[in-house]
Amino acid sequence: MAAEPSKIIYTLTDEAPYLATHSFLPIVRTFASAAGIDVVECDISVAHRILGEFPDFLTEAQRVPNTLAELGKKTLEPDANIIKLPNISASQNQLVTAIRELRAKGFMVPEFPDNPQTDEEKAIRQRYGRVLGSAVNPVLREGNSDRRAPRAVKEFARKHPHSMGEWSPASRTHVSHMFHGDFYHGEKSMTLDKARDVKMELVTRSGKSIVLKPKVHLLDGEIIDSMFMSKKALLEFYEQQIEDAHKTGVMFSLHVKATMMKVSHPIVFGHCVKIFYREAFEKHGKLFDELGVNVNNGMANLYDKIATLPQSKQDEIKRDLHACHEHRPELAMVDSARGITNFHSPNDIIVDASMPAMIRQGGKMYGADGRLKDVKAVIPESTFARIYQEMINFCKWHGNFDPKTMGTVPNVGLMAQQAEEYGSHDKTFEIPEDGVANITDLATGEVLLSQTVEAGDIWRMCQVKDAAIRDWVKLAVTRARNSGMTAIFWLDPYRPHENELIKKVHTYLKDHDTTGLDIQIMSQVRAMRYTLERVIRGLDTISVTGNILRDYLTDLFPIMELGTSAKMLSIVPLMAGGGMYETGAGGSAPKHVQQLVEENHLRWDSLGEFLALAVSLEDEGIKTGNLRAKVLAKTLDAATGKLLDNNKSPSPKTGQLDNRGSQFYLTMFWAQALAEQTEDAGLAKKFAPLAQALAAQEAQIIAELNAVQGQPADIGGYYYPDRAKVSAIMRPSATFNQTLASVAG
Ligand SMILES: NC(=O)C1=CN([C@@H]2O[C@H](COP(=O)(O)OP(=O)(O)OC[C@H]3O[C@@H](n4cnc5c(N)ncnc54)[C@H](OP(=O)(O)O)[C@@H]3O)[C@@H](O)[C@H]2O)C=CC1
Ligand SMILES: O=C(O)CCC(=O)C(=O)O
Ligand SMILES: [Mg+2]
Repeated sequence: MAAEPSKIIYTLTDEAPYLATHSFLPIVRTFASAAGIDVVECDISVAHRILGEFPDFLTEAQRVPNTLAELGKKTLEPDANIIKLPNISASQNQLVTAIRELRAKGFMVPEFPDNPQTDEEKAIRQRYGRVLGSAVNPVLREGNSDRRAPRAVKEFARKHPHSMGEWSPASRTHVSHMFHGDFYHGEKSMTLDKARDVKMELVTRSGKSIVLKPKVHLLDGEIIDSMFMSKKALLEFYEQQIEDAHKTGVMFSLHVKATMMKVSHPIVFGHCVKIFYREAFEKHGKLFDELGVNVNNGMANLYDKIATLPQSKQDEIKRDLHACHEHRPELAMVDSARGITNFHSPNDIIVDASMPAMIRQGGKMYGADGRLKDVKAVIPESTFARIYQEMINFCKWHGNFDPKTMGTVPNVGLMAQQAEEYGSHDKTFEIPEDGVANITDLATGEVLLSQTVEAGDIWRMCQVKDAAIRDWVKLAVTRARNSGMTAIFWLDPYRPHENELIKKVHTYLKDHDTTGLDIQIMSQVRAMRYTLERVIRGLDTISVTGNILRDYLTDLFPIMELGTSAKMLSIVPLMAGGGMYETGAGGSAPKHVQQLVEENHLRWDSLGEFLALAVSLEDEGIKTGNLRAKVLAKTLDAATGKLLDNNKSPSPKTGQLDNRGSQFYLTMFWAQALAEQTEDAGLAKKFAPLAQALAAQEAQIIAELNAVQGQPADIGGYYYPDRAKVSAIMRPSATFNQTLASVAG
């Protein structure tokens, strides 16, 4: 019998995972209720967050609570058990489109003020800032990150290897990054000797003080950094790289993380676009300013803004833009069929996913003619770009990785409490005037860190809390112990921030029994090389990294090993004692929605959800003594293993098994595993009829699920789809629905 009533919070997010949830939640509830577990929805989609931010613009009936803030509070409670699906970190373009959709549906939230002038517009802009970019994950990630490929998933990839593009030693593909003037080269860092309140202040050349951030509260033992990217150096760098690519005839691509680094990277992106189209911007700059064109949001913004001009003017601008291509290199495309380039919108080229996809394809990206070509991958910040070059060097020499034999690289990532760069948005500024940028103690006036900066430079302060570091070291030791794997801390002693971290790692490792463990510290490039030497020999190595490399490596290695990061187990042991279970390490796969809408086929793989749910149930069982939850967890794992063994994952091709069919098989295998287990006779009895019925109806259900494919599907919106329509689309088999419902009673 279920011991206590328990609750699992299941997030509703965006795009493909949102769609998949409509079919999966009824299944989850059917099983969880047998263990007395309530599965509670929590909507944190972009649309819902916009509505939650602007109750004052909505009618009483339209208002929704600020669910993200509530969920954030929940992560600080020891009984939190949250299943977190990937959500859109909206670029400005996406946010504006979502607002348009909501307004068209009668939710009169304010228009996005592009260029706020009045106090009212500035206040609205600031409120929208809370929805923009990576606004969910930093709020919920109150713990460090444990991401790994479960054994069954790794075994499956070994047995059924995904395709890998060929690497040639003659490949011209390479990474270009800055060698001076970027965040890496001017970084300063310190560990706080006591708790302090500080301000971020620019003292201009003329002696004027501009307070950019009036107060940041810092804790004792916290590490803070001050770093800046020089605009001059960045522009020179772009000019050289564009010229180099043109001269040497290699395709040009830019990779940033403008969604997560939502203040700095749109600026870094925009400068590249302006340099690339320099002559057109020189000629039409004044007009662009008048129109409010802001290519920090990509060329999509420019095309949107000029659409209001007379046709002849639009044609002239387009001609001038095209003329630039004559002396510029070919641009990598994100969608060559639709003519969408790398510069279209910064959310199309999110570095953690875009670089591995390129490396997996033998170091190639698509050109305008739809053909795969070698590429210059421009990643301005050198801090982490170098790891990709190291992997590229390795592939050129050793050839592509072999998923059949390669070792695995799980990650333990320092992520808690908005650690490092990913928590720096509210402390990142585009410098208005030349001067000195200081982090100053408010009580004593002592300048803790100081940088000489120029107008246009991007200056930021990063923080990482001592308790988060301590917890991260503990997690690393635990994972090394439980897995028996070598663990490498990827820390660069030449980088001031990481030098401070290294000291703490040495200190906190002493808190643990590390006898018999192989734990080492290496700079990133060496760590990459060392790990890859092991990978090709089939050896496994845990990467223990800061927040950015956590993000990069948990797409990079899974995409090589498994073909996708969607199949990762992604656990966030919350520091307050609860658990958050992320589903896979990838995003919300916008291309998948496009295919569903055009052809009613959803190729999204819910394996990440299956894996997360199993650990969530297990955790519930352990923490509350709910034995049935444990049985559900064990049988779900068995069902997931069987799903892989029987090759019942979704196919990318319309007409074949898709997400819905894969979820059907999971349900059948789970019910069968429950019927067969002997630990809990009540559960076996309850699920035996479901197991039998689904097996008997298999052919009919699959036929019903496949019959709908091939035609367009109307889900009634993109950011705010119609839930009834989505449910109908995602649950098209009446037979399956009825049989499932028969157990619920
Ligand atoms: N945890 C989070 O909340 C995260 C959110 N994001 C957000 O997700 C959005 C998209 O990001 P993007 O960089 O395009 O990366 P994605 O990981 O969403 O997509 C890249 C590709 O990975 C494959 N993929 C990802 N998940 C699955 C899955 N479950 N099943 C099958 N294939 C999958 C798809 O390849 P194919 O099309 O070839 O099948 C997809 O096109 C952005 O808005 C981003 O901000 C990104 C990362 C994490
Ligand atoms: O929050 C985001 O924008 C992306 C998160 C992400 O890519 C990750 O955690 O792997
Ligand atoms: Mg990522």
